[in-house]
Amino acid sequence: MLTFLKEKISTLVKKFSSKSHLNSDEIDSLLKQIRVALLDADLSLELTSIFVDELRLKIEMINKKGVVNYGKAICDAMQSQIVDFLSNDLYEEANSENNHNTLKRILNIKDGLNVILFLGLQGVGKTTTVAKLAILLTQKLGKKVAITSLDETREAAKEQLKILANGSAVEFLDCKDFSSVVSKANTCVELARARGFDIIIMDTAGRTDVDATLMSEIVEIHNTVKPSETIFVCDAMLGQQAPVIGKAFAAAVPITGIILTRFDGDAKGGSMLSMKRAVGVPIKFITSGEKLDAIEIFHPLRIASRIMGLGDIASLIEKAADVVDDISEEQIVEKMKSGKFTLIDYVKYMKKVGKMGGMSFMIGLLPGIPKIDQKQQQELERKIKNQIAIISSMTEKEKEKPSILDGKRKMRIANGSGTKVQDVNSLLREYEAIAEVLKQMRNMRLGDQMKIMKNIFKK
Ligand SMILES: Nc1nc2c(ncn2[C@@H]2O[C@H](COP(=O)(O)OP(=O)(O)OP(=O)(O)O)[C@@H](O)[C@H]2O)c(=O)[nH]1
Repeated sequence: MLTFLKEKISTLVKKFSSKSHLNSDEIDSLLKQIRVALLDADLSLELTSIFVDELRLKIEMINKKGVVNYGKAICDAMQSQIVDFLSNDLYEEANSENNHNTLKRILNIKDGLNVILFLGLQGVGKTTTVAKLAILLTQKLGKKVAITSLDETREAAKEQLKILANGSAVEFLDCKDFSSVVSKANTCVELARARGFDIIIMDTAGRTDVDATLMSEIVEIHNTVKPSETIFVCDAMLGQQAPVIGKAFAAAVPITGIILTRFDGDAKGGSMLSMKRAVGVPIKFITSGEKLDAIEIFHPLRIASRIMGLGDIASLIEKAADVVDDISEEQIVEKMKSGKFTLIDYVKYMKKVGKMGGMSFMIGLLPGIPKIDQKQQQELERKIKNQIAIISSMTEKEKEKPSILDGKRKMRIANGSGTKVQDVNSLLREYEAIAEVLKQMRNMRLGDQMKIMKNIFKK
């Protein structure tokens, strides 16, 4: 989803940040081009003007203060303006703590029963997202989570939730109360409390449009269950409609957060940029696919980095930790940072790449990598398959200590994997380059890690 914005914004900022100073005509020209890019990305005229005016103030401040590295200051101003549009205080620490604490904090999880109410229009991915979030909370926080449906108009919605919960640690609560939706909501909460659940996520009926019946039902449910979190689920593909619908829901009930779905689609980014300013609450999660693990915390700084073409190493490391199931998140981050990321870890990581949404998704997280076409992606995937075959043909000792690989061993490995000695050498070169970077990244701040990765992938 970020491709459109990334292509426009990163090119523009790169062009202007190479200057040693911008005079007022050049500032006007930069801002004019940013305005066009934002409007093209489906940001409303009003929000585009606010964005550009605030950015102008930031750039004028840089000119007034005078800075040593002017280009970097312009780049930082743009990044900070994007973050300002996406973020609030909630996220200030989100880049420096682990997902466990961030999750608890952004969903305001307390002891006792936490009630999370989901709202949104029909077909935006609400029901699937209820299940995704519930599974995430059981896996990451170890909480006892129940889900339930308050959609009395569609029996299928209940069945859908039941099926989604099946096979996970999440329980579908079937609350037998047929008097009214509001009474049923209350019965569900009481049942969840009596059964000792930590969290109940309640799905409400979606409608094709914001109508009075929908709103009054939601207001009544909200007043009855008094949720600790009221989440508005919105489809990123709705473009300029997204903030309009969000505002309508926020006028009826106090929304506390937004989940943006279909982040994997080709929406241009305007919906994402608008939500915080239009609805008054931040995006807390994004979903990027139909699979139940396709949900992640929305990190404004990381997203801004991706738009600026700086990549998102932190998300990449977290993804790697998520998919390498026999190594914990802490262990893999430690291995990467200490440079002890061996060929064994590398192959485990590569074998799971498919789970991460494929190579193109991974590459989107990496800094300085231009978008690749389908042919290049297939070529890359073929290369990774070869690399996995090569590593699988090594002995455990060779995987632990690749420096012992002499010509004879390399020939044996090439024959065993159906590749050539050049392929073995090329894998070792790449592995050594990555291991070196990871060693250098030790104790570095995220921004510096990104710079290093950027240089490596430029080579
Ligand atoms: N590509 C993609 N598809 C998604 C995503 N989230 C949900 N979907 C799909 O969107 C379709 C609709 O999802 P639902 O969860 O049924 O939507 P809903 O808002 O609950 O719809 P109603 O129950 O009709 O109100 C399903 O096919 C989902 O698998 C996403 O992030 N990306």
